[in-house]
Amino acid sequence: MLKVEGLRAGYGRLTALGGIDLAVGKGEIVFVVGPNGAGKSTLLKTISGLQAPFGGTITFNGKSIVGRAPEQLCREGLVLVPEGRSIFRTLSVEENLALGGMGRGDRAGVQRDVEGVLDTFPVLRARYKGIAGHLSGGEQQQLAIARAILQQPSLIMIDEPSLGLAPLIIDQVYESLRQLNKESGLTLLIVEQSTARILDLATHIYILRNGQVVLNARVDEIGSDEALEQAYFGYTAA
Ligand SMILES: Nc1ncnc2c1ncn2[C@@H]1O[C@H](COP(=O)(O)OP(=O)(O)OP(=O)(O)O)[C@@H](O)[C@H]1O
Repeated sequence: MLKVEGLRAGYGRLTALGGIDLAVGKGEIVFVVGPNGAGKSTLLKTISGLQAPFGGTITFNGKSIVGRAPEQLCREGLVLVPEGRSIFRTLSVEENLALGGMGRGDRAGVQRDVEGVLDTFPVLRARYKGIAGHLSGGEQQQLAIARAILQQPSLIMIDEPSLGLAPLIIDQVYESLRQLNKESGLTLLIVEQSTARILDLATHIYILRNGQVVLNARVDEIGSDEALEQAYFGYTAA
């Protein structure tokens, strides 16, 4: 579905991605994990058209998408939930969700999908008329994902969904993502700093370090949290 080959990107003279190969198949849940500054956000920003690459190719459903505007990619089903959640804090949950469905002609379809995301994220139903800025961090993260779902993505990219959340809340967010994948066949590309809790959800994991892929493996090839941690920190067991 999504294929990235030899992707190089950065800022001025700084190379943040030094030639990345990555593939996401339909229905997969792919995680890209790596420490601060590894290039994870740059990767998502470049794929989603927010930033021009230095070189390499990006294809989505077989077509090159380099140079496409983010809103165009969004219409084609490739949607980014950026780091920091980017919800409209002064608007209500209802209004934030309505903005997610804006641009779609089918009002009945939007209403049906709003009901769908409220089923997936019950906490948003409880806070539907409330101001988004008053939600907790976990609730805001769920709202950001719900709003993205209303844009009818076939592939959704999420930058650090667990950032700043308590472990129990991370479990809830991950469970919702699992449900969306299972029930709607939504394909997911998720970026995280930590490897904690991802083995249960992921189908494929990439580890990024200093702008390079240092591990590219299916979850069944990795096996355990310990093996994943060893690969992440770059050492092998004695
Ligand atoms: N706007 C920018 N201008 C200049 N350099 C940047 C900019 N954004 C990121 N960088 C640099 O690019 C490199 C990769 O950053 P990036 O944000 O992609 O990493 P990351 O893995 O997402 O880290 P984090 O988890 O901190 O977001 C780092 O060296 C960072 O300092």
